[in-house]
Amino acid sequence: MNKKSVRDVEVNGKRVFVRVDFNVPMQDGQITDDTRIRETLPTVKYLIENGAKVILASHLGRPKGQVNEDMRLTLPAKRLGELLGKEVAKADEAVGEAVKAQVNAMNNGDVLVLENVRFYPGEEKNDPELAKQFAELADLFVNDAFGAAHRAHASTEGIAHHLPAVSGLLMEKELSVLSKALSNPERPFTAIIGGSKVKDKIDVIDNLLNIADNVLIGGGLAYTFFKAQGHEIGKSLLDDSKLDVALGFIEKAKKLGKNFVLPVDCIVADDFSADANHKAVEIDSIPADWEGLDIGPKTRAKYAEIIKDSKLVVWNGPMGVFEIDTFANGTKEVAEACAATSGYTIIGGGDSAAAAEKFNLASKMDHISTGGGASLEFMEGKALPGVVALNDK
Ligand SMILES: Nc1ncnc2c1ncn2[C@@H]1O[C@H](COP(=O)(O)OP(=O)(O)OP(=O)(O)O)[C@@H](O)[C@H]1O
Ligand SMILES: O=C(O)[C@H](O)COP(=O)(O)O
Repeated sequence: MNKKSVRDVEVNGKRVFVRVDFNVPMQDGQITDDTRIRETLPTVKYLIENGAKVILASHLGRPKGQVNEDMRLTLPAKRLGELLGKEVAKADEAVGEAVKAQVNAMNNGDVLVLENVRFYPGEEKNDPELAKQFAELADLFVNDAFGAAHRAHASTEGIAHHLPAVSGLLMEKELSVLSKALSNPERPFTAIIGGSKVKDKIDVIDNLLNIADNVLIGGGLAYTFFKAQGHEIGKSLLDDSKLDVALGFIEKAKKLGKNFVLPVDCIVADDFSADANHKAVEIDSIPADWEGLDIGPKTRAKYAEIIKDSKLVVWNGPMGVFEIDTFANGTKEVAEACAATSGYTIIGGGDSAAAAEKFNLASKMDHISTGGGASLEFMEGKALPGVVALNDK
């Protein structure tokens, strides 16, 4: 990488603003997967050991510029303290006089976690004023938030224009693994795309069709394709604005001779709950008042076969609502196939990583990326603003 890293600069005695991605999945007030926090430990420990004052900033969820009590960084900060075995202070805000006072009171090696940067409307607008306020807290900016590197926000991009700006160790590792795998991919190269954020993901399929041999679709995304093909999808997830795009991908795959694979069956339920009535149906038989919440058994077997024959597998987004056991089998079987293949496996996305953990298969994957959207945009060949803004070597 041609960007400076935290190892290239002096950190001793410096106030270091470290942007991390502590956007961890939570359920019932508990962190369900702390991978993203654990993965920042090398950078945080490096800074502590080298005498920096470590100021951590992150977003959590999408609070839309307002304070949201469920999206405070209190729990991630607490978890970080447990993992470090050290006291970690938590600020109630991310900028302002109270935070400045807290920073001024820090000793070398101390760690302070700021409040959710997305509680401020200026964060996502990349407001230079907010970026300046962040910068005033520190002498150096370290970006270790690979998961948010595709966002040009005040704490990921704007701040880099006001301070010396370098990458953290996680950022460095992610960029190195992904570029090595994708610059000259081993083939067959299979991309598996699932999850629920249709808008965020449907577009990246376009480029995956250019670079991968097989593109397998699952999760909530699939139903927009079924609808575009004229099928009844009942109450399943749908992005109405992407129907033409979806049809376009099917055409494009044909033209390029790529294997673009949609589920052939799915698990439908009469309610979004663990005790809902549910059954496996072919995709042309989804009842009008039911919803599709997982890929079906025929699809699972088909996907597992393709994955096992692949030399490189990149997977982003669960195949179904894996948080509920009844709808977890599709994600589980895809995870098992990824674990069993001799090909190189890269998992991207907070929820896909959480799924690999849940099924105790994380250690069998070659690389679990902390970036969902970020790893997808990287695969699209897009420049990541949070990386571009860092100082060159
Ligand atoms: N058929 C479906 N209907 C509704 N929700 C679904 C369906 N399939 C999967 N999901 C949900 O999708 C969510 C994950 O989607 P998401 O797009 O956020 O993936 P991700 O891997 O976390 O990627 P990222 O890191 O980009 O957020 C899970 O909470 C899962 O329950
Ligand atoms: O979960 C992610 O992919 C990152 O934390 C970025 O979150 P965002 O999609 O809300 O910007």
